[in-house]
Amino acid sequence: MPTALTTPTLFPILTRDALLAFQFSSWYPRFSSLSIKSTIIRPLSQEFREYLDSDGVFVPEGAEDVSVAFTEALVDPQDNEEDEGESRRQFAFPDIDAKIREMVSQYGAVFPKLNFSSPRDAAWILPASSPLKCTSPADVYLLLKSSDYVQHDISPEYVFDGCEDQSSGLDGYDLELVLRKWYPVDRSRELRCFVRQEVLLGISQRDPNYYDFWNESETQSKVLEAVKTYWESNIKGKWEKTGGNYTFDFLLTRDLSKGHIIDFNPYAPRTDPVLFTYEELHDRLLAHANGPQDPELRVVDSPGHPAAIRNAPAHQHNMVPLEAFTMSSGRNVEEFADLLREEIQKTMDEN
Ligand SMILES: Nc1ncnc2c1ncn2[C@@H]1O[C@H](COP(=O)(O)OP(=O)(O)OP(=O)(O)O)[C@@H](O)[C@H]1O
Repeated sequence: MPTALTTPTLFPILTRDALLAFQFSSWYPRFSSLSIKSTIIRPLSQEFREYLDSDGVFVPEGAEDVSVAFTEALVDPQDNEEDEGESRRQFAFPDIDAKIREMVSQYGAVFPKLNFSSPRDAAWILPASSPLKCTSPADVYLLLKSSDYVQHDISPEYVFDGCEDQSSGLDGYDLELVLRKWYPVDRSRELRCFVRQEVLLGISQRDPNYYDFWNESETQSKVLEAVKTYWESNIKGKWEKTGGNYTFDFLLTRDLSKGHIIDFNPYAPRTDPVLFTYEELHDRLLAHANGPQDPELRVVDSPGHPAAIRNAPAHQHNMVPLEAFTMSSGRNVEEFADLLREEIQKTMDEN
């Protein structure tokens, strides 16, 4: 008997299995030739999880060879012991240190992330010219420890948030550390693309800043065509586990004719719809039912676009590190971050 056609809901149902399909280790083997070279360390031990979960920003023993950019921001373990009046639990991960060193020597530098998230909220720790570029185990550990986003990947409340069945805690979930080859990514060429029921609905500029080139109609048609063609030949039909519901992040080549996959994320509220709202994407899906439509490309179309304005403080934030490091001497990361926030606030007040 044919099933009755029902109007799709705003979001597809997210099962635990569907969510796990977006872990790096689940999708990368299938798409590795289309994405950035990466190595996965998995499963990480319970001790590593406890290290990430522990208070304070510090590196495990044996991983102290910190790159210059971090030196000033490091917590002195002695200071902290005195402050807290008790000794901190010691951790050591020699095998992980060795793997990080091996990948740094193979790739030149690494970009770290866990199953789903990168520590991009901690990018301010490193010079803005090379965000999240790690050249030592200590760089990797300090970024992971300084990031709230990474904490989401170890939190039982967050990992399966929004899934149909949240009763089984973190069962069936193994923590992983991903080391990707670091590239000087040009953020202006990054896109986030939204696919629902295997229909490419929308393509959004990912960086919220205004760029002239995005507002040329020739560029827009070229990019629309390039993304559609790429998606149809390389991605479409390969997400059956999620019912064809997903988003993909795409980095265009310099000539805007092709690109590389950066990441996949669930088509779910936890994934930032960037310049769309999920309601707008849903309307496009409903319209598609009346006849195929081309995806819509959205870009920041003026310097006064709300996305560009919203981004301004964060952007200023990203520009401070080098001067800020000179004033960080003798402070731990939290004190340093507080100081930095005060400086940013002052700059914003002055402007
Ligand atoms: N290998 C890399 N080298 C340098 N920069 C990178 C690399 N991979 C990603 N980036 C930059 O970091 C940003 C975040 O990367 P990614 O999407 O993997 O992290 P995420 O935490 O999953 O982000 P989101 O939650 O928005 O999906 C990218 O938009 C890109 O600018």
